[in-house]
Amino acid sequence: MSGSEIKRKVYLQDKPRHLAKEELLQKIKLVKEIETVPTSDALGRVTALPVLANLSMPHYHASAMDGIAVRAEDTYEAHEQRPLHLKKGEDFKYVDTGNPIPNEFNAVIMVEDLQEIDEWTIEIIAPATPWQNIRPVGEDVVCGEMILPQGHKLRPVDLGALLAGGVLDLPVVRKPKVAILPTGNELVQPGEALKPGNIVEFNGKVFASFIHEWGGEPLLGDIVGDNPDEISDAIEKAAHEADMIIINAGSSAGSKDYTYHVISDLGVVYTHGIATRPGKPVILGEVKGKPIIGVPGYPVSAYLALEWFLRPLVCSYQGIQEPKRETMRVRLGRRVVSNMGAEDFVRMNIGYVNGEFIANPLTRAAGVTMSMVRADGILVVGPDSLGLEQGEEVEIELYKSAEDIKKAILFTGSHDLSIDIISTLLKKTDGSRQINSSHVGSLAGLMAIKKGEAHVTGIHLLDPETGTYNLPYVEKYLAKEEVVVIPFLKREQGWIVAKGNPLQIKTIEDIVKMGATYVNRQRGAGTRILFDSLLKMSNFTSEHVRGYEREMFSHLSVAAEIKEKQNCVGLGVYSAAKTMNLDFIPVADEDYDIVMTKSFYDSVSGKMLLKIIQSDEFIHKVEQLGGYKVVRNIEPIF
Ligand SMILES: Nc1nc2c(c(=O)[nH]1)N[C@H]1C(S)=C(S)[C@@H](COP(=O)(O)OP(=O)(O)OC[C@H]3O[C@@H](n4cnc5c(N)ncnc54)[C@H](O)[C@@H]3O)O[C@H]1N2
Ligand code: MOO
Repeated sequence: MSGSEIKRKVYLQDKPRHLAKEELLQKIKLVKEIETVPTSDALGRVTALPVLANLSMPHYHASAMDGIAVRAEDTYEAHEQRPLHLKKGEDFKYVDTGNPIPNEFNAVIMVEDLQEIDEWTIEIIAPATPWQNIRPVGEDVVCGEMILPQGHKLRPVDLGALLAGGVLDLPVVRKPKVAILPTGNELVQPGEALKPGNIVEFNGKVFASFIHEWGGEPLLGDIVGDNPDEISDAIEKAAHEADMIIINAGSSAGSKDYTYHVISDLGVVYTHGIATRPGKPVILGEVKGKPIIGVPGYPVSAYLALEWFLRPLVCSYQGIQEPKRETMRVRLGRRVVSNMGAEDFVRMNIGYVNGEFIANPLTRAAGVTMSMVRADGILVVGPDSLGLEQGEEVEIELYKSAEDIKKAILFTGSHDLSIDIISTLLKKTDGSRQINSSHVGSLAGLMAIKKGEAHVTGIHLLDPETGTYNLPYVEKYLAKEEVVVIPFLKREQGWIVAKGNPLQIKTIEDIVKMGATYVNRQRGAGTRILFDSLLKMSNFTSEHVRGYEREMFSHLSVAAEIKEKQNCVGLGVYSAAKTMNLDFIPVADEDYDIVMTKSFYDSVSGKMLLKIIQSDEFIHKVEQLGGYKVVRNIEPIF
């Protein structure tokens, strides 16, 4: 079979996710194997049979305290008014915690309750009861008793009980082997030199790590080329070696998406396409009795699909329940739109602002891995919903602990490299606190404070009328809010251009005359407002500026775009130009200030943040970036 003979299948099913999963679990007959492993290596493994104790623990009557072993009957007369004397060797013997109790005795009196009269005599003033302070044989584990049932995932404490009960090795379920086949001509291994069009193969490592975490044994294979014969060979080999197979990418409708055809040639496809966004082009099938899951290439879709379909198989093989995540009820800070007929999985940020948990959607793009890194949880919007309104209460599955979420500082506003430095120093000061920053621009940052979605924002907004920065905007947009403005940085803005400034750009006139492509910022960004006011002062309008319509969301993404293309220019901070090894022509000095809610200003985190931005370490690190002057001895403006 060659690639050209393969027909393109351009329609996918819309099967409900739960039906697809139930069908898969029901069709596939997993053949479990058992192996014996040393108890000391068995952490995280699942018992394949009930495990019985080989020994009793303790296996002799043991003293539970330091003191003397006595016959309880000999002590009944002892009383405060009638102290009783006991003779060493005859009436008692000294014992320490854990010592065997000599046969003739049946109780232990603690050393604290004894009065030593001489080397041979002690006095007691209270009787002992039979078996007091003695750990009888089998107090912990009795020989022959079941220590653990079948299907139990072993924890550190379980290993202790097993070893105490004389179990040195035990039968566990063999870890299900999961073959991972990354496919795609464009893939290269991490670390290899990248040509345009190359994609670093990282999904495989993520899958392997998930499989490991769920108790399976990942077998991460080499990259398989986009060629049906190669894919077919790789799947056959995997079906021979592994219990389950994951094949990544090529699941959709592209000209090189062969996965569906190859699986249906080698075995059977149960599902191609589920009613979810993202994750739709999943393939579920069977080859030579082994389940095979074709997961979409986009990382977010892939990780979700793995959790929906592989994890149940791995758990079912081991005979354990699928773990469930904690959930939290939160209020939506923004509207979440959704498609009828499909479940939407929306990655969410959650913040604890002004005494309540507020959640906001992160990007919906399935190729943005950082959204999974940043997400605090995931919101599932059902197939019958057209979306959820701002302010609605919803339940979110958590990726992080509620405690961590509560302690996170939400920084929403204009991006500045100094925020990353604050982040690092904050972690160093208190490992439990962190900054969750989202770069939305200055105006959107002020709005986030107003809507109670953020604790802190960073802004640099020039008021063209007064020629001053920031305060006029705070007064206009946050007039009714209790906020504190912290004068923070003076920073240099300038033209970011290719090395050597090939178009010799110094002014807007040069940009227009040389026909350079301008890399713009999003509406509401301080840099955009600065550019627009420069534009107004020149005799040009936005129509004269090529590229004006396209928007970037940070200084660094502007610089990254210019790095790619010689004829581009953007406005941004010096440090971004320096990071990307580009040239920089200064245009203006601006004030980048911090605005925070009064309640955050008064909080422990707020005080910590203020201390950090006044520290010598912080000031030194920021000024080293170049183009910055940190304001010293801050006077907050209320
Ligand atoms: N005409 C249509 N086009 C697409 C559809 C559709 O229904 N009709 N579905 C879209 C959806 S939704 C998804 S998801 C993707 C799935 O694409 P494939 O599974 O065919 O994957 P590729 O196109 O080969 O790769 C897509 C993308 O994924 C990343 N990738 C792939 N492999 C890896 C890897 N091993 N490590 C890291 N990243 C990987 C990479 O960015 C690829 O560009 O199709 C849409 N198109
Ligand atoms: O599965 Mo695709 O992920 O909807 O982007």
